[in-house]
Amino acid sequence: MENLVEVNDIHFKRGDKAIYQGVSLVVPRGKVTAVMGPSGCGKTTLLRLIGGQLKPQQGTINFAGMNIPSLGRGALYEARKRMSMLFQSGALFSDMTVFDNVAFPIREHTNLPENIIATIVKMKLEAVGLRGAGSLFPGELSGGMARRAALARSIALDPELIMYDEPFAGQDPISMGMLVKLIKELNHTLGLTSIVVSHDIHEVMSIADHVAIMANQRVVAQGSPEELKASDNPLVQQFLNGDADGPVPFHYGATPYHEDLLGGSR
Ligand SMILES: Nc1ncnc2c1ncn2[C@@H]1O[C@H](COP(=O)(O)OP(=O)(O)OP(=O)(O)O)[C@@H](O)[C@H]1O
Repeated sequence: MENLVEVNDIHFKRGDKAIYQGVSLVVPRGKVTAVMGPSGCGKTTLLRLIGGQLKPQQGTINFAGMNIPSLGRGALYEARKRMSMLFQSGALFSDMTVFDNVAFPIREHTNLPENIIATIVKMKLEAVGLRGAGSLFPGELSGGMARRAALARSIALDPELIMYDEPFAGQDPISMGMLVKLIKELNHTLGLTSIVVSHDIHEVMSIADHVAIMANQRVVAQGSPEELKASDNPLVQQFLNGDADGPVPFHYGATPYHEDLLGGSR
């Protein structure tokens, strides 16, 4: 199968508020897919739907031939072992060394002997350039190193899919450049499929093979970075060029201003 994930016509509400009204997108296998869009459009929600932490009211989410929303608990648990999610806050356990942080999921989910675990941990740390930092505690790491250590932990069990939520947020340009390169390299050397949610348009466009742009409760465009740059969709252009004015309004939906001011309600 060409796509590892296929999201088809998802409708999702929180209370009365429609977050998605027909979201569809594909995540090609072996590639880096970027998901971008204005703040609050539902990018993190998408990752949680794919991971099965949230359930849509309508639509299908196909992951490796399984429809995630219809899986029972046991099957979902098995499917989740094949995915990994790296949140911005992807906190390391502060009372454990970097080595033990990376070993943690392996010890939890397998019965492998310690010498094999040590080999796997060293390989994962080597992959993120931190093999020399195994004995350090998270408090002794820079922000960029901590994120790389969290990345090593998230690939400890060799997932097929890795989902990054804002992996570059709060990083200085050097560390950001390193993470960008690392995400791309890991995807190719480990044969992963990656989804990267990010506001850092230039960074993410530089490593993405496939890009989906969300707005107005939908995916408004998807394709290669070149295809999107050439798109004549004004929403796509507003977003890629960072224009304040365009089809995405600056104001969050509200009652008319004069009514609000004169009406006296809060
Ligand atoms: N736990 C929650 N309960 C109710 N509404 C929520 C909850 N979490 C998120 N939302 C709403 O769902 C919408 C999508 O949120 P989400 O975090 O997915 O957006 P996002 O695109 O990732 O935003 P950002 O880029 O700012 O991180 C927002 O309108 C948000 O207010």
